Amino acid sequence: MLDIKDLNKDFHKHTVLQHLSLHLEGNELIYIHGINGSGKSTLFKLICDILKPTSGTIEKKKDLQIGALIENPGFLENETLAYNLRFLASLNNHYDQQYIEELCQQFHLDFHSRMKLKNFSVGMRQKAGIIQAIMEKQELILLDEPTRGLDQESIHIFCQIINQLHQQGHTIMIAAHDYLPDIHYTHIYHLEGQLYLDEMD
Ligand SMILES: Nc1ncnc2c1ncn2[C@@H]1O[C@H](COP(=O)(O)OP(=O)(O)OP(=O)(O)O)[C@@H](O)[C@H]1O
Repeated sequence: MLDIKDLNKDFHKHTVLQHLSLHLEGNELIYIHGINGSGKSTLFKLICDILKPTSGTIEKKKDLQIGALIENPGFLENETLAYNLRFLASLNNHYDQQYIEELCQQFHLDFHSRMKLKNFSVGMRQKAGIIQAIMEKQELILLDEPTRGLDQESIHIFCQIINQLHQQGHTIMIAAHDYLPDIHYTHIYHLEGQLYLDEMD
């Protein structure tokens, strides 16, 4: 599904990723741990083609659908949640209102609310960001610090949704400082220039 070989990324003279390789077959649930500035967002942006590698290759399965939450997702601030989600999903012709309403319900977000996105709280905005990353049932889902701003109950719901998506065959990569023990990870990596695989029990 994804094959990253000898990836290097420099910003001017600052090297962030060095000789990074990663091979995904599909249906992995991966945790990437890295300190601030280790390059978690940079790696995800490279996978999504938002950034170009300095050298190395990223090969993806043909027509791979990728859903991503990276840093602050861009929304149409003067529009409602429903408008934003419909707009984003319609870009790929993947609008499934029933599934989106289900996700909103699970996260206690009112899909039909007339509130504009600019008035959402940090946690509400984060939930909207998670929903837009998974609502098209994308094969590969990249989530950068997904639980930022979420309360304990919402984190619990998030873990359930992720485990369920994994059971359904999706491949998910979560980059975060905090390890979430309720998520049934298949692989744990530390990011320090390269990805170092952690031995799991
Ligand atoms: N567009 C850019 N131009 C210059 N430097 C950049 C750029 N984007 C990222 N960097 C640098 O690359 C390094 C990695 O940044 P990145 O945002 O990928 O880290 P991160 O692991 O996601 O950090 P955090 O945990 O704080 O979110 C940082 O030193 C950052 O300053």
